[in-house]
Amino acid sequence: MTVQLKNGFLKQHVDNTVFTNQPVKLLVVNLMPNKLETERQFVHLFSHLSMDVEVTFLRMATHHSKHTPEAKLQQFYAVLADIYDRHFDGMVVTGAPVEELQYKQVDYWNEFKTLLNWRHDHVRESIFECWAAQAGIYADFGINKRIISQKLFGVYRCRIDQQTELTAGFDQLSMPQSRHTTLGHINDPQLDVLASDPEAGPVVLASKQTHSTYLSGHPEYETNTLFNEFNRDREKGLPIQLPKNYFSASKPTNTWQNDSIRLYDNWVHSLLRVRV
Ligand SMILES: CC(=O)SCCNC(=O)CCNC(=O)[C@H](O)C(C)(C)COP(=O)(O)OP(=O)(O)OC[C@H]1O[C@@H](n2cnc3c(N)ncnc32)[C@H](O)[C@@H]1OP(=O)(O)O
Ligand SMILES: N[C@@H](CCO)C(=O)O
Repeated sequence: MTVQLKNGFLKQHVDNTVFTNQPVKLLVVNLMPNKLETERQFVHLFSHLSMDVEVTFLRMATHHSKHTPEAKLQQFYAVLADIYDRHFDGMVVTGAPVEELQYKQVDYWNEFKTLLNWRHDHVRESIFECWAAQAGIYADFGINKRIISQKLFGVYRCRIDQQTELTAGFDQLSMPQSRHTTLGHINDPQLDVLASDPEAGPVVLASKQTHSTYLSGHPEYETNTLFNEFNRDREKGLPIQLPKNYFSASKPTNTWQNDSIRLYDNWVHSLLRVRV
């Protein structure tokens, strides 16, 4: 369906057609350094959903980017102060390459916690991905992440642990993972593990109390994203192994896109139920 961008670097390239019916209003908090690529991935994913979507992109005001000129960020992105009095059907918070830092070392950590408090009165449902999922679980439940000896890197096909509105239609669920940290066993009655994998751990978690879903991976990743990250890390001399369950006939193969579309489609439909 249609994706209308209210801002973001991509807005200048995407025709903003008029909607046929009321769109789902999403706030996408882009923590990734490769902001344009990340925008493109989410817009591509949202364009496959069965609902019209209106997207507002947000950045962290307290983070000063090394790789993106501040003037461009100010021109194309909103900060929390700009949208503080607005309301959204959903909020998506992207991953960030900072999982090996302690939360207090992340320069926007206090602003991140402010955002989480703000969401309770301004957002119906939220999705947190990768680092943001671990950070959200830590802020919401006090459950900390732990560093793993080798980067969890590849496509993991998870079992469904709980059938809910979000996991409807899934027998298993594939999701790209790219992280140096993980969550251990979850034992909080307010936090449900909906899908998991023996190696990746909890992959889809949800809480009715926080109106939030926490995804340990990156459903939005394009076919070549993991391969690009592999080549980047190898060129930087970082310890990295080829992504698991990712190549077919020596080519990157996208086995997760349909699952990602179904997962996010289930989520946006749940926003409408909450809206009425
Ligand atoms: C097994 C163990 O005990 S861990 C041992 C090895 N691991 C570590 O030492 C962890 C600490 N280091 C790291 O994680 C990484 O070096 C980082 C993330 C700190 C820096 O990453 P680098 O690849 O050097 O690149 P760089 O410094 O340009 O940061 C890349 C992006 O990471 C994010 N980032 C980096 N540092 C921070 C920070 N302190 N706060 C918030 N975001 C940050 C930003 O998005 C940044 O890009 P941007 O400024 O354009 O938005
Ligand atoms: N893990 C990603 C960052 C966001 O998870 C990377 O290696 O760039």
